[in-house]
Amino acid sequence: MAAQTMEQLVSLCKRRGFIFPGSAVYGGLQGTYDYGPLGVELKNNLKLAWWRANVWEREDMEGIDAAILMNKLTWRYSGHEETFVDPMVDCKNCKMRWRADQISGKCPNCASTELTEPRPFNLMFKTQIGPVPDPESFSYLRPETAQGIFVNFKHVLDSTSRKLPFGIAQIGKAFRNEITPRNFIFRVREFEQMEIEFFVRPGEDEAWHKKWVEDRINWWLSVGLSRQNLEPYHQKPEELAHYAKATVDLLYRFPHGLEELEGIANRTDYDLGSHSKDQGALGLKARVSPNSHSTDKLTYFDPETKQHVVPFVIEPSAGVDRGVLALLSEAYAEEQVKPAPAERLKPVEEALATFLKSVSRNEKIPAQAKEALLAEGERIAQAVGERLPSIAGLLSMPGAESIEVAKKLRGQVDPVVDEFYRTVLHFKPHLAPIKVAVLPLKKNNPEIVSTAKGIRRKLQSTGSMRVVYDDTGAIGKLYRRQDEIGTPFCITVDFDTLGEGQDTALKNTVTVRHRDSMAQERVAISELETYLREKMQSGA
Ligand SMILES: Nc1ncnc2c1ncn2[C@@H]1O[C@H](COP(=O)(O)OP(=O)(O)OP(=O)(O)O)[C@@H](O)[C@H]1O
Repeated sequence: MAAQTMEQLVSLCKRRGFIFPGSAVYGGLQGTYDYGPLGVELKNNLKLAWWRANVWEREDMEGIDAAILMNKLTWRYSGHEETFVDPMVDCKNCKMRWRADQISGKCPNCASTELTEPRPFNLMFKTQIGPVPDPESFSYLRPETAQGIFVNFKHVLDSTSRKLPFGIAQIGKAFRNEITPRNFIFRVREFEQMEIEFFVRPGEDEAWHKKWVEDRINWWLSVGLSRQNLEPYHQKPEELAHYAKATVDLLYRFPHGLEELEGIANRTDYDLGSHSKDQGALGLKARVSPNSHSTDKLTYFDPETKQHVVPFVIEPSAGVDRGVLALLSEAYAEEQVKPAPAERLKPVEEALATFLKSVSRNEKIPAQAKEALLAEGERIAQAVGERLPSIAGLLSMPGAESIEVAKKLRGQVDPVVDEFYRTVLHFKPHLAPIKVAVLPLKKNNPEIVSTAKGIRRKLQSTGSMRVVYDDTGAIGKLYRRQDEIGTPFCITVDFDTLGEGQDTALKNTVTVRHRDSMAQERVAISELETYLREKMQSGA
């Protein structure tokens, strides 16, 4: 099961500390989000998995980390100053601005069809460089990481003696002044990319492009996305960017629809050619603007043919934030631990109906928020038995806090959820923000507590996983909480561990509980590290 609605994810992310709206205490800043304690771990794990697979485990790749600020000439010759634009329209009625290619002739805010003609809007953020307000002293925040790789092509080649084919990988921030940021972290103004520029001999580009599409699909599967939610889309000739010979978009079935997660383009010799001097002598296949500023030829000397060539580029370019959203969505499940009897569900159904009635009558909730609340409420009401845990998300949506009966609904829901349901994130263990939670059965027993803390310290000292200690609730509640944040293993220290239980043979053993199956096993403390490492490697 995956997330059905974005609200489920937004609510969980805020509630448990994955992702928060940016600058919230000042009313927010549209198109920005902050990663919280668990979000930063998840994001780092995703980036590390990508770096491992694409840099460490390959023999044909190097990594770099280039500056975000670049000489503004980079953006002239890359083509971004001229062509990195989206078509923008204004609604003449409510004055909202939209991307013309994302709406169907009608303002999504007020439904007016009175729109201006589309006009180009450049998505780059301009910024002043240096203390003197001279009109020429500006540059842009990079809208992609790729250009930092192209301008370093010669540096990497000369410092590593690489032979074609080889690639350069980079992970870093990118900024786009999106006209309509939306869908949580799917379209934002500040985000991260994981990009590879893979340099090949002209003529070998098509085979490498095909190979990269397969590799990238396989990698997304290896981090847990399912094949039925991932669709390669071959761009039609009229859809291709001006520099691209072919592009395959990997689309993912996000809660809001099937949309781009990664693009894999065959960019020909456009990029290296564009940033080179003496372009006329290079035999370029791509059409580039004349470059009168570059100080170097970005070519490769082929030792076999004894000729200088401009390599073709295959570019797999993925969004980190869209990756995080896909992982969350794929991993999310609301599960019934045991069936809730009808007499326990009935009061919840009634409280939900009262809540929705109260929402629809409330005039203070803005129209859009009200519509979203009612839609989500109706979805839950259609099958309360299955969707009960979603009510927590419903109650944290904008507008819900102003409804008085919300408290009553929460009071009805919480005990039923605690007893019969769980929300769980089925992350692959290597992506889970926390790998192991060590829990004391009794937090007021000093020996149990010190044993549990000792186990945490020992496991943490291996340096290979994040391990936490948690004693802030009863054991059942602690298991649910760890399920909800995707912790694959919980370790419980109890009286048997101390040798004070009925079976003294269990001394120095602990209970290991598995998130997905909820199965429990008894494992010797001395074997925990090996046991967990093996389970983690096998993805269990
Ligand atoms: N505004 C954004 N917010 C989050 N991620 C983004 C954004 N723009 C691009 N990305 C990510 O960077 C990747 C490569 O960028 P690219 O320029 O190919 O995107 P794009 O085709 O402009 O995306 P879209 O058509 O959705 O605007 C995308 O596949 C996406 O994962």
